[in-house]
Amino acid sequence: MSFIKRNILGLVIRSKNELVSSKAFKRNIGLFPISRTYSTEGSSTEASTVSDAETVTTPVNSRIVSDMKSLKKNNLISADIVDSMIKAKFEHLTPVQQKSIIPILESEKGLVVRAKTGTGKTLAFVIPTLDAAIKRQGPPKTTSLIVAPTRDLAQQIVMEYKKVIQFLPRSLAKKCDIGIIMGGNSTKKRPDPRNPPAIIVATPGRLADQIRSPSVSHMFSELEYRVYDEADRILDEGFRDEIDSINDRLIQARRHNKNEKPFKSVCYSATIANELEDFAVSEFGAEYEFVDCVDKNEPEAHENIHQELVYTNDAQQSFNAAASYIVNEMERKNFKAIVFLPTVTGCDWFFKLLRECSHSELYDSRLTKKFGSRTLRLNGKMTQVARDRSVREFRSTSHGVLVATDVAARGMDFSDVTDVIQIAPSTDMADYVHKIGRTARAGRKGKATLFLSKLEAPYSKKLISSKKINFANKLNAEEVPEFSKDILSTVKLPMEDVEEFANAYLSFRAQCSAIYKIDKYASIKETLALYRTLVDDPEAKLSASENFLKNIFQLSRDEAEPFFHLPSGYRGPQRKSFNNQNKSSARRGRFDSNRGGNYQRLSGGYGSRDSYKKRNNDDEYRTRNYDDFNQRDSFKRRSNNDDFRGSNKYNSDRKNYNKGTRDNFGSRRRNDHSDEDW
Ligand SMILES: Nc1ncnc2c1ncn2[C@@H]1O[C@H](COP(=O)(O)OP(=O)(O)OP(=O)(O)O)[C@@H](O)[C@H]1O
Repeated sequence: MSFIKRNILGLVIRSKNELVSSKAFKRNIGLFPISRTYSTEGSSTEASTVSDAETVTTPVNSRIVSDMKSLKKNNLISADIVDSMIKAKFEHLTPVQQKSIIPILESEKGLVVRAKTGTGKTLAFVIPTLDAAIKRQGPPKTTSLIVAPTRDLAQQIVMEYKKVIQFLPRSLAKKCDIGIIMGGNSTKKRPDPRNPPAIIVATPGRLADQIRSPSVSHMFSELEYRVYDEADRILDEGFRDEIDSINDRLIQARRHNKNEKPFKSVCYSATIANELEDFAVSEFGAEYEFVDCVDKNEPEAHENIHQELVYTNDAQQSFNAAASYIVNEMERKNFKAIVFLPTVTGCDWFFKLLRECSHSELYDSRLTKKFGSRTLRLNGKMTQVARDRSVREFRSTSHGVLVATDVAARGMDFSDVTDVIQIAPSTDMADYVHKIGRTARAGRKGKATLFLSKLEAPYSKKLISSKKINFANKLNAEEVPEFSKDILSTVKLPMEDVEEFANAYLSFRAQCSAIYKIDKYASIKETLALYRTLVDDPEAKLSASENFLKNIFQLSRDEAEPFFHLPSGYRGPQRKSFNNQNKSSARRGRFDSNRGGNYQRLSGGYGSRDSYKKRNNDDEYRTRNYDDFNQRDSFKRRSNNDDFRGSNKYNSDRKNYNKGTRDNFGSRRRNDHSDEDW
């Protein structure tokens, strides 16, 4: 990956030695193996401790701390913090904590840290930022700003801080006040600029909004740490404008206070994308440090996850097989699973389907019936209160299913999740790694199952080639009895749920077709077959707006007729023949001249980019929401609601859509994007 090559001036620590054998793991008490090779007292010759000596230009041993107590011994971190960590049962440091805490404390440059999911990246920044809060002299000021992509993750980070703060002496705990800036939070809960909290955890959209106020930006005039958690998500195109405006305000605030000391910037993620590299170079300069806890030859996905791929004949069989699998697994007492679905309405529909299953006479075991009440959902369209309730309940159960959209893909830490189930591709391949990372956390093992229709096979091929994903098993749904219950035909949901889901799913498939070069007509056919089963009508047709048919699928009247109820007077795009491949340049021309129209398309044909952005200002996490491609009215209705705005990942969709569509048209073939982006 170019990222690694371009950072040879920075600190590159590879992880071979950190991946302690299972024998060594057993020797260590506690959740995580402690690397004995790295020691602050050890020799300073790094060659034996680093797998790729060529890339190391900075001695590393002196910058690795072996355990919690040695943090205290060397007076690196306040003894009170270390004692509190131990009382909070964080008795040992995980490898990413061992490797990144000293660089964070000492580095003058920016720092990028990559470590696998569930390996303790949060505490790696909690420790030094708490230390800064405690050591600060003078009137209260915000010393650390943590930015996370979702509200749920922001709240979880606050909880992780509190786990440690609760054991601090009261006088010090007072200095570690934590504020939160995010959508869905009442005004009362916002930090008071007259008495700024030492640490602020924020989501980008709401922070960008609030920091425009001089009183809010003034809180950051003595900032010491700016941390981006899930940095590659935060720095992708979807959040870029917000992040740029936050950066400007932070820098202005410091200047205003004539504060010459720059704040430190730390970026954490389990996956690294090009945007992160560009950002790091532009913000920190070419010599920023890269603490890499993933060997360059190994996949970013955690090795404790047993990954399976299930191929189905079509979308209908994917949903059926997944539901059937879940219903069977419900019999297992400790089964705790997260099921990821594309689109908010998809999440709602599948959630209701599973709940109905547990009431159905087909499944009469006591465990299965009980499971109905433990089937939860999490998506960006729910109210904050409902979201919090789902997170709380899923956290406390040892047996249950959480049906979620991408909003739960990153950072969320639920203990003892045994299974992650994904139906259909993710539009961003890095999300696959994060989603499966909701299991096998903190040294545990877990299983991830991906259900794909054969048509979606290009996605799994990309995962294997670009993300080095290693599926332990590739199964054919038809050959596995566990996947064979015909749930979609048995359990029926109200028409409106099905309609909404089918519309959104169609939009999602359109996007996947563009990104992974999946045949879009076959894709429509699959969606139609699914829809017909759900509504129990072999003649049923899908509904779509003219804009959708014409601009997204580019269907002529004849092509659209078998699948859709056509809008009256629909004539299709103006071209001679859709199938004439030689006309690609003509199509490209039309696409280019029509570029502004993409924004309209993706927002459901509703308004220009600017007005869309304005409406979308409150975004805390624009989860991919394909639900509104062709529903102007419902968009209007829901855009008045904070939670809906908070659920749209509009810019990223736009980017993916544009990239994919350009690719379909044969132009701009991924020149400026590595495979990682796909
Ligand atoms: N030193 C430690 N000792 C014991 N448990 C720890 C330690 N550090 C972290 N943990 C626990 O490990 C779990 C995973 O940590 P965390 O959520 O920080 O992972 P992460 O690397 O940020 O994962 P992701 O990439 O998914 O965001 C949490 O429950 C956390 O409390």
